[in-house]
Amino acid sequence: MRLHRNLVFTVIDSIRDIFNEGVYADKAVEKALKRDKRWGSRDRKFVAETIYDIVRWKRLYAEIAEVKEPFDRPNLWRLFSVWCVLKGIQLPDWNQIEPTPTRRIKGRFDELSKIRKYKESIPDWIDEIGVSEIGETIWSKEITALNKQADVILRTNTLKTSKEDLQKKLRTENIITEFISGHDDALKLVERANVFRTQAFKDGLFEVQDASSQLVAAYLDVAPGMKVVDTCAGAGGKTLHLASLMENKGQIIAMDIYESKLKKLKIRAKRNGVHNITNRVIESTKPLKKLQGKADRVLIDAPCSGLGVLRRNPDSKWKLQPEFLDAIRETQQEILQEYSKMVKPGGKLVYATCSVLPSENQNQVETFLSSELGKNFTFVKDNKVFAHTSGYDGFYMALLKKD
Ligand SMILES: C[S@@+](CC[C@H](N)C(=O)[O-])C[C@H]1O[C@@H](n2cnc3c(N)ncnc32)[C@H](O)[C@@H]1O
Repeated sequence: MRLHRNLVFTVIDSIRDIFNEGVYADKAVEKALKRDKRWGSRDRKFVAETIYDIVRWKRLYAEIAEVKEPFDRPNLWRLFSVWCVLKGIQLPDWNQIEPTPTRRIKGRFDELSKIRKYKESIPDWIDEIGVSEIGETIWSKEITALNKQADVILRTNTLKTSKEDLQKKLRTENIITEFISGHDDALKLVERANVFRTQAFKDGLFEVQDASSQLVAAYLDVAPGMKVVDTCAGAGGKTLHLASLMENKGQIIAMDIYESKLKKLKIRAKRNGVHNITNRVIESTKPLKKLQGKADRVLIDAPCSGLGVLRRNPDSKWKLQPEFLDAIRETQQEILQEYSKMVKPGGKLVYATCSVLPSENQNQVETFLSSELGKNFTFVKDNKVFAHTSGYDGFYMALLKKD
Protein backbone atom coordinates (compact mmCIF):
# COMPACT_ATOMS: atom_id res chain seq x y z
CA MET A 1 0.00 0.00 0.00
CA ARG A 2 1.32 3.44 -0.95
CA LEU A 3 0.75 6.11 1.67
CA HIS A 4 -0.38 9.53 0.53
CA ARG A 5 1.02 12.47 2.41
CA ASN A 6 -2.16 14.58 2.63
CA LEU A 7 -4.19 11.62 3.92
CA VAL A 8 -1.62 10.75 6.58
CA PHE A 9 -1.27 14.39 7.67
CA THR A 10 -5.04 14.52 8.08
CA VAL A 11 -4.86 11.41 10.28
CA ILE A 12 -2.11 12.96 12.42
CA ASP A 13 -4.05 16.22 12.87
CA SER A 14 -7.19 14.30 13.76
CA ILE A 15 -5.58 12.09 16.41
CA ARG A 16 -3.95 15.18 17.88
CA ASP A 17 -7.41 16.78 18.22
CA ILE A 18 -8.87 13.61 19.75
CA PHE A 19 -6.06 12.81 22.18
CA ASN A 20 -4.92 16.29 23.12
CA GLU A 21 -7.99 18.48 22.65
CA GLY A 22 -10.72 16.07 23.76
CA VAL A 23 -12.55 16.18 20.41
CA TYR A 24 -14.93 13.23 19.93
CA ALA A 25 -13.59 10.72 17.41
CA ASP A 26 -16.74 10.76 15.26
CA LYS A 27 -16.62 14.56 15.05
CA ALA A 28 -12.91 14.49 14.21
CA VAL A 29 -13.53 11.95 11.45
CA GLU A 30 -16.44 14.00 10.11
CA LYS A 31 -14.20 17.07 9.95
CA ALA A 32 -11.30 15.11 8.42
CA LEU A 33 -13.49 13.75 5.63
CA LYS A 34 -14.50 17.28 4.64
CA ARG A 35 -10.89 18.34 4.20
CA ASP A 36 -10.58 17.53 0.51
CA LYS A 37 -13.54 17.15 -1.82
CA ARG A 38 -11.40 15.32 -4.38
CA TRP A 39 -10.88 12.30 -2.16
CA GLY A 40 -12.49 9.15 -3.44
CA SER A 41 -14.11 6.43 -1.37
CA ARG A 42 -10.78 4.60 -0.86
CA ASP A 43 -9.10 7.73 0.49
CA ARG A 44 -12.01 8.44 2.83
CA LYS A 45 -11.96 4.84 4.01
CA PHE A 46 -8.23 5.06 4.75
CA VAL A 47 -8.62 8.30 6.73
CA ALA A 48 -11.61 7.13 8.79
CA GLU A 49 -10.31 3.64 9.51
CA THR A 50 -6.79 4.74 10.39
CA ILE A 51 -8.05 7.37 12.82
CA TYR A 52 -10.36 4.85 14.49
CA ASP A 53 -7.61 2.22 14.61
CA ILE A 54 -5.14 4.51 16.33
CA VAL A 55 -7.82 5.68 18.78
CA ARG A 56 -8.85 2.08 19.52
CA TRP A 57 -5.28 0.88 20.08
CA LYS A 58 -3.92 4.02 21.75
CA ARG A 59 -2.67 2.33 24.91
CA LEU A 60 -1.04 -0.56 23.10
CA TYR A 61 0.60 1.65 20.48
CA ALA A 62 1.81 4.19 23.07
CA GLU A 63 3.31 1.39 25.12
CA ILE A 64 5.06 -0.06 22.06
CA ALA A 65 6.31 3.36 20.96
CA GLU A 66 7.24 4.24 24.57
CA VAL A 67 5.48 7.59 24.40
CA LYS A 68 3.31 9.29 26.99
CA GLU A 69 0.42 11.76 26.85
CA PRO A 70 0.07 14.57 26.00
CA PHE A 71 1.54 13.47 22.69
CA ASP A 72 3.69 16.04 20.90
CA ARG A 73 3.91 15.90 17.11
CA PRO A 74 6.91 13.51 16.93
CA ASN A 75 5.05 11.19 19.33
CA LEU A 76 1.95 11.22 17.14
CA TRP A 77 4.15 10.20 14.22
CA ARG A 78 5.62 7.40 16.37
CA LEU A 79 2.09 6.10 17.04
CA PHE A 80 1.44 6.20 13.31
CA SER A 81 4.67 4.29 12.64
CA VAL A 82 3.53 1.55 15.03
CA TRP A 83 0.22 1.37 13.17
CA CYS A 84 2.09 0.99 9.84
CA VAL A 85 4.41 -1.73 11.08
CA LEU A 86 1.64 -3.78 12.70
CA LYS A 87 -0.44 -3.49 9.52
CA GLY A 88 2.53 -4.66 7.47
CA ILE A 89 2.76 -1.35 5.58
CA GLN A 90 6.19 -0.17 4.50
CA LEU A 91 7.20 3.02 6.35
CA PRO A 92 7.56 5.90 3.90
CA ASP A 93 10.78 7.78 3.57
CA TRP A 94 9.47 11.08 4.97
CA ASN A 95 11.17 13.59 7.30
CA GLN A 96 8.50 13.11 9.97
CA ILE A 97 9.11 9.39 10.20
CA GLU A 98 12.17 8.38 12.18
CA PRO A 99 14.10 5.33 11.16
CA THR A 100 12.19 2.75 13.16
CA PRO A 101 13.43 -0.74 13.93
CA THR A 102 10.41 -2.75 12.83
CA ARG A 103 11.70 -5.87 14.58
CA ARG A 104 11.66 -4.03 17.86
CA ILE A 105 8.04 -2.93 17.32
CA LYS A 106 6.97 -6.47 16.52
CA GLY A 107 8.91 -7.82 19.51
CA ARG A 108 7.25 -5.32 21.88
CA PHE A 109 3.87 -6.22 20.38
CA ASP A 110 4.39 -9.94 21.06
CA GLU A 111 5.55 -9.22 24.60
CA LEU A 112 2.67 -6.85 25.46
CA SER A 113 0.08 -9.13 23.85
CA LYS A 114 0.46 -11.44 26.84
CA ILE A 115 -1.13 -8.82 29.13
CA ARG A 116 -4.83 -8.17 28.51
CA LYS A 117 -4.89 -4.46 29.40
CA TYR A 118 -2.21 -3.84 26.73
CA LYS A 119 -3.36 -6.45 24.25
CA GLU A 120 -6.90 -5.10 24.35
CA SER A 121 -5.74 -1.53 24.92
CA ILE A 122 -7.96 -0.65 27.86
CA PRO A 123 -7.50 1.42 31.01
CA ASP A 124 -6.72 -0.63 34.14
CA TRP A 125 -9.92 0.40 35.90
CA ILE A 126 -12.21 -0.74 33.07
CA ASP A 127 -10.35 -4.04 32.85
CA GLU A 128 -10.77 -4.54 36.61
CA ILE A 129 -14.49 -3.74 36.51
CA GLY A 130 -14.99 -6.09 33.55
CA VAL A 131 -13.30 -8.96 35.39
CA SER A 132 -15.08 -8.33 38.68
CA GLU A 133 -18.53 -8.01 37.09
CA ILE A 134 -18.63 -10.70 34.43
CA GLY A 135 -15.62 -12.86 35.27
CA GLU A 136 -12.27 -13.16 33.54
CA THR A 137 -13.26 -15.71 30.87
CA ILE A 138 -16.29 -13.86 29.56
CA TRP A 139 -14.68 -10.43 29.93
CA SER A 140 -11.62 -11.50 27.90
CA LYS A 141 -13.84 -12.67 25.04
CA GLU A 142 -16.11 -9.65 25.30
CA ILE A 143 -13.40 -6.99 25.23
CA THR A 144 -11.81 -8.72 22.22
CA ALA A 145 -15.15 -8.54 20.41
CA LEU A 146 -15.69 -4.92 21.47
CA ASN A 147 -12.37 -3.96 19.89
CA LYS A 148 -13.47 -5.16 16.45
CA GLN A 149 -14.78 -2.83 13.78
CA ALA A 150 -18.58 -2.77 13.80
CA ASP A 151 -20.58 -3.84 10.76
CA VAL A 152 -22.95 -1.32 9.21
CA ILE A 153 -26.52 -2.46 9.89
CA LEU A 154 -29.68 -0.89 8.54
CA ARG A 155 -33.20 -1.06 9.93
CA THR A 156 -35.84 -1.12 7.24
CA ASN A 157 -38.54 1.49 7.71
CA THR A 158 -41.48 -0.87 7.28
CA LEU A 159 -43.85 2.11 7.09
CA LYS A 160 -42.44 2.76 3.62
CA THR A 161 -40.94 -0.44 2.27
CA SER A 162 -40.09 -4.08 2.88
CA LYS A 163 -36.65 -5.53 3.64
CA GLU A 164 -36.68 -7.31 0.27
CA ASP A 165 -37.57 -4.19 -1.73
CA LEU A 166 -35.04 -2.11 0.16
CA GLN A 167 -32.34 -4.64 -0.60
CA LYS A 168 -33.18 -4.46 -4.32
CA LYS A 169 -33.24 -0.66 -4.30
CA LEU A 170 -29.87 -0.44 -2.56
CA ARG A 171 -28.40 -2.85 -5.09
CA THR A 172 -29.25 -0.35 -7.84
CA GLU A 173 -27.16 2.15 -5.86
CA ASN A 174 -24.25 -0.37 -5.71
CA ILE A 175 -24.83 -1.25 -2.06
CA ILE A 176 -24.96 -4.96 -1.42
CA THR A 177 -26.63 -6.18 1.74
CA GLU A 178 -27.62 -9.44 3.38
CA PHE A 179 -30.36 -10.52 5.81
CA ILE A 180 -29.53 -11.36 9.43
CA SER A 181 -31.36 -14.27 10.97
CA GLY A 182 -33.29 -13.36 14.11
CA HIS A 183 -33.48 -9.68 13.10
CA ASP A 184 -36.65 -9.21 11.08
CA ASP A 185 -36.07 -5.72 9.69
CA ALA A 186 -32.27 -5.68 9.50
CA LEU A 187 -29.93 -5.57 6.50
CA LYS A 188 -26.18 -5.91 6.88
CA LEU A 189 -23.82 -4.19 4.44
CA VAL A 190 -21.48 -6.70 2.83
CA GLU A 191 -18.93 -3.92 2.34
CA ARG A 192 -18.77 -0.58 4.19
CA ALA A 193 -20.24 2.35 2.26
CA ASN A 194 -21.58 5.81 2.94
CA VAL A 195 -25.27 4.94 2.98
CA PHE A 196 -26.33 8.46 3.93
CA ARG A 197 -25.69 9.54 0.34
CA THR A 198 -28.17 7.08 -1.12
CA GLN A 199 -31.56 8.05 -2.47
CA ALA A 200 -33.07 5.27 -0.36
CA PHE A 201 -31.85 7.04 2.78
CA LYS A 202 -33.08 10.44 1.59
CA ASP A 203 -36.47 8.84 0.94
CA GLY A 204 -36.58 7.55 4.54
CA LEU A 205 -36.53 3.87 3.62
CA PHE A 206 -34.07 2.96 6.38
CA GLU A 207 -32.12 4.12 9.40
CA VAL A 208 -28.66 2.96 10.45
CA GLN A 209 -29.11 0.99 13.68
CA ASP A 210 -27.11 -1.89 15.14
CA ALA A 211 -28.79 -5.31 15.15
CA SER A 212 -28.76 -5.55 18.98
CA SER A 213 -30.32 -2.12 19.30
CA GLN A 214 -33.10 -3.29 16.95
CA LEU A 215 -34.13 -5.88 19.53
CA VAL A 216 -35.16 -3.26 22.09
CA ALA A 217 -38.31 -1.72 20.57
CA ALA A 218 -39.59 -5.19 19.65
CA TYR A 219 -39.08 -6.26 23.30
CA LEU A 220 -41.66 -3.69 24.43
CA ASP A 221 -44.43 -5.66 22.72
CA VAL A 222 -46.25 -2.64 21.27
CA ALA A 223 -49.33 -2.66 19.06
CA PRO A 224 -51.01 -0.05 16.83
CA GLY A 225 -53.16 2.37 18.81
CA MET A 226 -51.25 2.20 22.08
CA LYS A 227 -50.00 5.10 24.18
CA VAL A 228 -46.24 4.62 24.47
CA VAL A 229 -43.71 6.78 26.33
CA ASP A 230 -40.08 6.66 25.20
CA THR A 231 -38.50 8.35 28.21
CA CYS A 232 -34.86 8.66 27.07
CA ALA A 233 -35.53 9.06 23.37
CA GLY A 234 -32.42 11.01 22.38
CA ALA A 235 -32.37 11.46 18.61
CA GLY A 236 -34.96 8.71 18.43
CA GLY A 237 -33.39 5.57 16.97
CA LYS A 238 -35.77 3.40 18.96
CA THR A 239 -38.67 5.86 18.84
CA LEU A 240 -38.76 5.54 15.06
CA HIS A 241 -38.64 1.77 15.33
CA LEU A 242 -41.57 1.87 17.79
CA ALA A 243 -43.50 3.99 15.28
CA SER A 244 -42.91 1.39 12.57
CA LEU A 245 -44.02 -1.44 14.83
CA MET A 246 -47.13 0.56 15.73
CA GLU A 247 -47.83 1.18 12.03
CA ASN A 248 -47.93 4.92 12.74
CA LYS A 249 -51.10 4.46 14.82
CA GLY A 250 -51.57 5.48 18.45
CA GLN A 251 -49.34 7.93 20.30
CA ILE A 252 -45.65 7.97 21.13
CA ILE A 253 -44.41 10.57 23.60
CA ALA A 254 -40.67 11.01 23.12
CA MET A 255 -38.88 12.54 26.08
CA ASP A 256 -35.33 13.58 26.83
CA ILE A 257 -33.58 16.15 28.96
CA TYR A 258 -31.94 17.62 25.84
CA GLU A 259 -34.08 19.56 23.41
CA SER A 260 -31.31 19.45 20.79
CA LYS A 261 -31.61 15.66 20.56
CA LEU A 262 -35.38 15.74 20.23
CA LYS A 263 -35.00 18.29 17.42
CA LYS A 264 -32.93 15.73 15.50
CA LEU A 265 -35.70 13.19 16.08
CA LYS A 266 -38.18 15.61 14.51
CA ILE A 267 -36.11 15.77 11.31
CA ARG A 268 -35.72 11.99 11.23
CA ALA A 269 -39.44 11.43 11.86
CA LYS A 270 -40.30 13.63 8.90
CA ARG A 271 -37.95 11.69 6.62
CA ASN A 272 -39.38 8.40 7.94
CA GLY A 273 -42.98 9.49 7.30
CA VAL A 274 -43.77 9.07 11.01
CA HIS A 275 -46.52 11.28 12.39
CA ASN A 276 -47.53 9.80 15.74
CA ILE A 277 -44.67 11.22 17.86
CA THR A 278 -44.98 14.12 20.29
CA ASN A 279 -41.76 15.49 21.76
CA ARG A 280 -41.50 16.56 25.42
CA VAL A 281 -38.35 18.03 26.93
CA ILE A 282 -38.02 17.01 30.59
CA GLU A 283 -37.42 20.36 32.27
CA SER A 284 -39.48 19.63 35.37
CA THR A 285 -41.53 16.75 36.73
CA LYS A 286 -44.65 18.23 35.08
CA PRO A 287 -44.70 16.16 31.86
CA LEU A 288 -44.03 13.02 33.91
CA LYS A 289 -46.82 13.70 36.43
CA LYS A 290 -49.31 14.35 33.64
CA LEU A 291 -48.71 10.84 32.32
CA GLN A 292 -48.76 9.01 35.64
CA GLY A 293 -50.57 5.67 35.32
CA LYS A 294 -51.54 6.48 31.71
CA ALA A 295 -49.09 4.64 29.44
CA ASP A 296 -49.66 1.20 27.94
CA ARG A 297 -45.92 0.94 27.42
CA VAL A 298 -42.86 2.75 28.77
CA LEU A 299 -39.37 2.43 27.33
CA ILE A 300 -36.39 3.42 29.47
CA ASP A 301 -33.38 3.33 27.15
CA ALA A 302 -31.23 4.54 30.01
CA PRO A 303 -28.07 6.63 29.85
CA CYS A 304 -25.15 4.29 30.58
CA SER A 305 -21.42 3.69 30.34
CA GLY A 306 -21.78 2.66 26.68
CA LEU A 307 -19.36 -0.21 27.26
CA GLY A 308 -21.41 -2.39 24.91
CA VAL A 309 -20.86 -0.03 21.98
CA LEU A 310 -17.09 0.44 22.16
CA ARG A 311 -16.78 -0.88 18.60
CA ARG A 312 -18.61 2.23 17.45
CA ASN A 313 -17.14 4.66 19.98
CA PRO A 314 -13.61 3.44 20.76
CA ASP A 315 -12.70 6.79 22.29
CA SER A 316 -15.16 6.13 25.15
CA LYS A 317 -12.44 3.86 26.57
CA TRP A 318 -10.36 6.97 27.20
CA LYS A 319 -13.17 9.39 28.01
CA LEU A 320 -15.09 7.27 30.50
CA GLN A 321 -14.25 7.94 34.17
CA PRO A 322 -15.01 5.84 37.29
CA GLU A 323 -16.89 8.80 38.83
CA PHE A 324 -19.14 9.00 35.78
CA LEU A 325 -19.96 5.32 36.05
CA ASP A 326 -20.89 5.72 39.74
CA ALA A 327 -23.07 8.73 38.97
CA ILE A 328 -24.80 7.09 36.01
CA ARG A 329 -25.71 4.04 38.08
CA GLU A 330 -27.51 6.36 40.52
CA THR A 331 -29.28 8.11 37.66
CA GLN A 332 -30.38 4.74 36.25
CA GLN A 333 -32.11 3.78 39.50
CA GLU A 334 -33.69 7.24 39.89
CA ILE A 335 -35.00 7.06 36.34
CA LEU A 336 -36.43 3.58 36.90
CA GLN A 337 -38.19 4.77 40.06
CA GLU A 338 -39.58 7.95 38.51
CA TYR A 339 -40.46 6.92 34.98
CA SER A 340 -42.03 3.59 35.91
CA LYS A 341 -44.85 5.59 37.50
CA MET A 342 -46.16 6.35 34.01
CA VAL A 343 -47.04 2.69 33.31
CA LYS A 344 -50.74 1.95 33.76
CA PRO A 345 -51.95 -1.19 35.55
CA GLY A 346 -51.52 -4.12 33.17
CA GLY A 347 -49.01 -2.08 31.13
CA LYS A 348 -45.40 -2.99 30.37
CA LEU A 349 -41.99 -1.45 30.85
CA VAL A 350 -38.66 -2.13 29.16
CA TYR A 351 -35.42 -1.08 30.84
CA ALA A 352 -32.48 -1.18 28.41
CA THR A 353 -28.85 -0.12 28.22
CA CYS A 354 -25.96 -0.48 25.78
CA SER A 355 -23.73 -1.76 28.56
CA VAL A 356 -22.57 -5.27 29.42
CA LEU A 357 -22.09 -4.58 33.15
CA PRO A 358 -24.59 -6.26 35.50
CA SER A 359 -24.31 -3.25 37.84
CA GLU A 360 -26.01 -1.15 35.15
CA ASN A 361 -28.35 -3.91 34.03
CA GLN A 362 -29.88 -6.81 35.95
CA ASN A 363 -28.71 -5.42 39.31
CA GLN A 364 -30.61 -2.20 38.64
CA VAL A 365 -33.73 -4.17 37.75
CA GLU A 366 -33.39 -6.31 40.89
CA THR A 367 -32.95 -3.21 43.09
CA PHE A 368 -36.01 -1.67 41.49
CA LEU A 369 -38.16 -4.79 41.88
CA SER A 370 -37.34 -5.05 45.58
CA SER A 371 -38.14 -1.36 46.20
CA GLU A 372 -41.53 -0.02 47.30
CA LEU A 373 -42.54 1.11 43.80
CA GLY A 374 -41.09 -1.96 42.13
CA LYS A 375 -43.35 -4.23 44.15
CA ASN A 376 -46.15 -3.39 41.72
CA PHE A 377 -44.15 -4.91 38.87
CA THR A 378 -43.45 -8.49 37.83
CA PHE A 379 -40.29 -9.52 36.01
CA VAL A 380 -41.20 -11.12 32.67
CA LYS A 381 -37.83 -11.76 30.95
CA ASP A 382 -34.49 -10.24 30.11
CA ASN A 383 -31.89 -10.51 27.34
CA LYS A 384 -28.18 -10.06 28.06
CA VAL A 385 -26.64 -9.52 24.65
CA PHE A 386 -22.86 -9.86 24.49
CA ALA A 387 -20.84 -8.74 21.48
CA HIS A 388 -18.75 -11.92 21.51
CA THR A 389 -21.78 -14.20 21.23
CA SER A 390 -24.07 -12.06 19.06
CA GLY A 391 -21.48 -10.49 16.74
CA TYR A 392 -23.22 -7.14 17.31
CA ASP A 393 -23.25 -4.52 20.07
CA GLY A 394 -23.46 -5.43 23.73
CA PHE A 395 -26.93 -4.64 25.07
CA TYR A 396 -29.27 -5.40 27.93
CA MET A 397 -33.06 -5.32 28.01
CA ALA A 398 -35.56 -6.38 30.66
CA LEU A 399 -39.33 -6.58 30.30
CA LEU A 400 -41.48 -5.87 33.38
CA LYS A 401 -45.25 -5.95 33.72
CA LYS A 402 -47.26 -3.72 36.04
CA ASP A 403 -49.77 -5.70 38.13
C1 LIG B 1 -28.92 5.54 25.40
S1 LIG B 1 -29.27 7.17 25.04
C2 LIG B 1 -30.76 7.05 24.15
C3 LIG B 1 -30.66 6.58 22.76
C4 LIG B 1 -31.99 6.63 22.03
N1 LIG B 1 -33.06 6.01 22.76
C5 LIG B 1 -31.90 5.97 20.67
O1 LIG B 1 -32.38 4.85 20.49
O2 LIG B 1 -31.35 6.60 19.77
C6 LIG B 1 -29.84 7.80 26.56
C7 LIG B 1 -30.55 9.13 26.49
O3 LIG B 1 -30.97 9.48 27.81
C8 LIG B 1 -30.96 10.88 27.92
N2 LIG B 1 -31.01 11.18 29.35
C9 LIG B 1 -30.00 11.32 30.24
N3 LIG B 1 -30.49 11.55 31.47
C10 LIG B 1 -31.84 11.55 31.36
C11 LIG B 1 -32.91 11.74 32.27
N4 LIG B 1 -32.69 11.99 33.55
N5 LIG B 1 -34.16 11.67 31.80
C12 LIG B 1 -34.40 11.42 30.49
N6 LIG B 1 -33.43 11.26 29.58
C13 LIG B 1 -32.18 11.31 30.01
C14 LIG B 1 -29.72 11.28 27.17
O4 LIG B 1 -29.79 12.61 26.75
C15 LIG B 1 -29.69 10.29 26.02
O5 LIG B 1 -30.29 10.84 24.89
